[in-house]
Amino acid sequence: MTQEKWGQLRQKLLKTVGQNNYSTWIEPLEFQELHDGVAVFTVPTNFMGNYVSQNFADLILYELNSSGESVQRIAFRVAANSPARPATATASVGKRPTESKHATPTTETVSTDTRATGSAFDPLDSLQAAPLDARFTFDSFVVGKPNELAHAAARRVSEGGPVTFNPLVLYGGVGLGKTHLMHAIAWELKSKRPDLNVLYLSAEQFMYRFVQALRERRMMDFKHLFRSVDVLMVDDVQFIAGKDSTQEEFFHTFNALVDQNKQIIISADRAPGEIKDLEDRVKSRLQCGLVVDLHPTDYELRLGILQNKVQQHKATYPDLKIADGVLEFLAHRISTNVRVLEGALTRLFAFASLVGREIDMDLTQDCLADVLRASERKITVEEIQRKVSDYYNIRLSDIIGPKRLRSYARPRQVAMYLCKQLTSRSLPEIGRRFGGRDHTTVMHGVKRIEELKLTDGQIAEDVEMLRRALEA
Ligand SMILES: Nc1ncnc2c1ncn2[C@@H]1O[C@H](COP(=O)(O)OP(=O)(O)OP(=O)(O)O)[C@@H](O)[C@H]1O
Repeated sequence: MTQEKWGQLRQKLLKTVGQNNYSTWIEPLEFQELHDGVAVFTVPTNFMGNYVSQNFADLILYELNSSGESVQRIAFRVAANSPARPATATASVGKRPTESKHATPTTETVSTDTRATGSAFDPLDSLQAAPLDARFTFDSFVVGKPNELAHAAARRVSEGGPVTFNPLVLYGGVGLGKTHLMHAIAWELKSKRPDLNVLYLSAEQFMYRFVQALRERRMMDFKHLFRSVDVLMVDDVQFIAGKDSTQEEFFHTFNALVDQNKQIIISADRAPGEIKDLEDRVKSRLQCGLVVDLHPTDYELRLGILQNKVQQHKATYPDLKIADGVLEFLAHRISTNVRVLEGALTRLFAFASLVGREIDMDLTQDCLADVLRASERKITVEEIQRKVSDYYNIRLSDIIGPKRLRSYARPRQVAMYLCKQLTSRSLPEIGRRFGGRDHTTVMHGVKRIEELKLTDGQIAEDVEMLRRALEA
């Protein structure tokens, strides 16, 4: 393979893995040679070799073969001018994180130092778990009303006792802590039940391994390996929707493990029944156990998370000073997701340390102007009406118009309820925008939906889905 061809393949990889992953993990790979079916790349550090083997090796292999090269394996060597010794990379989940005072993000990988020439890391030789993030433990997970059930279920499963609900499905919107909880379960199980073979991986990694096994005609190995785990954790299962063969294999793996009474833990960005293009049989299997929702954060939870992060940061930087009201302001203003909230805080810490100042309101407004502007987006009554009519597949004019048929009246009430919840409009104002209705009609509609949310699961689900879509 020529360097030019590798250059083209990298562009393909960029599209699949996204800019961030590309710049961090793919761009620094230097193609060295392709010899006897082994493609050799040099990497700046051993850590990087480990990480790329675990997370992207299957994908790279797939792209190489799809482009007409015949590659069985990929090997990573640390570049000769690097301070590290040459090594091929292999990786597995490490030990439980020791309490580090440094809040540096780390993923634990263990590298073997097999001096390298042609020997390569082969993801099918053993069960390679994705690395666990040392920060994602139960200790660092802040519990509030929106996530208390998910947290309790995760805690129960992490005890490693008899399997009571199988699978446990954690679902919720972006950045609400699903991955955090999955890693926390894995860490806890590893410490409490080291005898158990715990495998955590993303649905994407499951697919790449499956594709690789197919290509190498090693399906028996694949099946054997996946069926030998005691606890299988698959993150972001929605990824396999629409990928028929992967779903089928996932389905069989799932059944085999459940038959053996092995625990399965799944996460998804929405309820299993709502995942488009996921086969019905997979949906119904996922719904067999305990399905719990991580709700969008509320003000108290956001504040708790911020306070927790500040406390952690202060352990390393005791001089950090934050003026009263800053955390409250952030918790109030940044309600999109926890990742954005954390990012804002990290930026503040960095900025404050660079300029050597206390973090006060002025500094916060200066430093986070773009984040604050982005989260300023206000939801309008019109937007709600449009989303609701799309969702229920009715015309916008029927939401606003006079028709009293149940098929229009209920969506209309849902829309009124959402307007009350998500905008600052008063009841008379909302009434006016719903075809000049009286404020008592709006009040009745809002009350009716509040009642139905408690008794009718479908309505509760509809409202939740709509709210998420509007807040996204
Ligand atoms: N309750 C919480 N307490 C502490 N940190 C939290 C909490 N919820 C989320 N976080 C933090 O927010 C960030 C995003 O969380 P995580 O990656 O688990 O989200 P996710 O639900 O898996 O999102 P995605 O669907 O995008 O994968 C992480 O850094 C995580 O530690």
